[in-house]
Amino acid sequence: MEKVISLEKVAKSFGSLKVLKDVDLSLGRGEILGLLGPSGAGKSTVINVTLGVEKADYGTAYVFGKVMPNRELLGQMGYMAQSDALYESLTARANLKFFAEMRGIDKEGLEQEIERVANVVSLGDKLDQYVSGFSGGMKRRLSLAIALLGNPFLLVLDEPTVGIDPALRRQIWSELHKMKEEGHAILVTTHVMDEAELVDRVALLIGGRVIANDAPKKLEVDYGVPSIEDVFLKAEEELS
Ligand SMILES: Nc1ncnc2c1ncn2[C@@H]1O[C@H](COP(=O)(O)OP(=O)(O)OP(=O)(O)O)[C@@H](O)[C@H]1O
Repeated sequence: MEKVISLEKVAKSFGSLKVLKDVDLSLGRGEILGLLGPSGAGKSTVINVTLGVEKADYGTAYVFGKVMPNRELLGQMGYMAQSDALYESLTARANLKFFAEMRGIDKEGLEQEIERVANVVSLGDKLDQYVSGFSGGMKRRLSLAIALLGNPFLLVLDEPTVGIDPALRRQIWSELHKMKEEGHAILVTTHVMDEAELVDRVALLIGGRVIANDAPKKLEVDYGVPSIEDVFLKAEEELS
């Protein structure tokens, strides 16, 4: 399988805090990888090293075979951060336009592209409203729409469905599966354990290392438990 992301022996500390000790991780085309771990385990740090926002102390992050950080690749990635970085004083449409420009997305057809991504997150009829009046969930949806702009080959989503109601969550996951079928690569972190059942592979990040990395069903069999939530709890218990 062609690798879109490859982290090799990545270590990262903040001061004396060793967050990532030795992380190996890969993501191929047409694959959804779910990164799971307790709060503070370093999931966002894995994402930041992958995007090249943070530089690894040791080891290397490759995206599309190129060593990160690499600014040229940023346009080919759709990224949704854990906290929304939106312009509250602008409309949703103006936000989408701004970020499309930043990512170097073609101006031709941009209006249709904005409508497309807004519809995926059910914000099609809210495009001309100001973000300052949006609820938390609406802001999450707009952030996700921004990540989807230009149909990027690689999607990196940090807790994309926090504050989003179940029906829309289902719609978003169905969109992610459609993108996967089209050959996109998707890295997603989640706290929602039933979402972890929807990915192709779960990487369990505990104690600065990826301690398990396999299909959800396979992990459930290996750990002898009925759900990913139980895998998570058992893995944490075994390490404590
Ligand atoms: N830039 C930074 N400077 C100092 N400490 C940091 C920095 N970024 C992260 N950390 C610390 O590294 C640890 C891992 O943080 P990170 O955000 O990667 O975890 P996480 O698994 O994403 O957590 P959560 O699930 O709560 O979002 C935390 O203790 C955090 O305080």
